[in-house]
Amino acid sequence: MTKPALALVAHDAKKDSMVTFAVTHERRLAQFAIFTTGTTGGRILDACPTLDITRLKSGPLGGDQQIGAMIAEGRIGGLIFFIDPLSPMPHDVDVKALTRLSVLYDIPMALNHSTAELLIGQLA
Ligand SMILES: O=C(CO)COP(=O)(O)O
Repeated sequence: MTKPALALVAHDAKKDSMVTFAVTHERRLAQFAIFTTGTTGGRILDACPTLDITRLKSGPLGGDQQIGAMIAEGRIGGLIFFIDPLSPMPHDVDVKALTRLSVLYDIPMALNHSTAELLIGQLA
């Protein structure tokens, strides 16, 4: 049986928080085919090497766009994206596009840690 697909993304200031989330929910996350942006996936894999993680490009190099395209194709069932609301980003438009597509295609989306805690219990 194919596993449902879940996207995990975190901005630099939120990567420690994402690693904590992944370690805490490692058993739940093992039920998913996980797609991440490049650096986020590397950090999660360092902490949870057995998870099924496909790393796409780094966010500023198009990784958010790749995940957005997968959402548009119906290939991603949920997005957990720990956004840094305090730092300017060169790829801010990509971040906006990704969250817009998640709304457009009505996939479950968590943009901070506390919402992700609620969501993972429902998705897994
Ligand atoms: O910038 C990002 C999301 O917008 C995340 O990209 P990285 O995981 O490659 O740092």
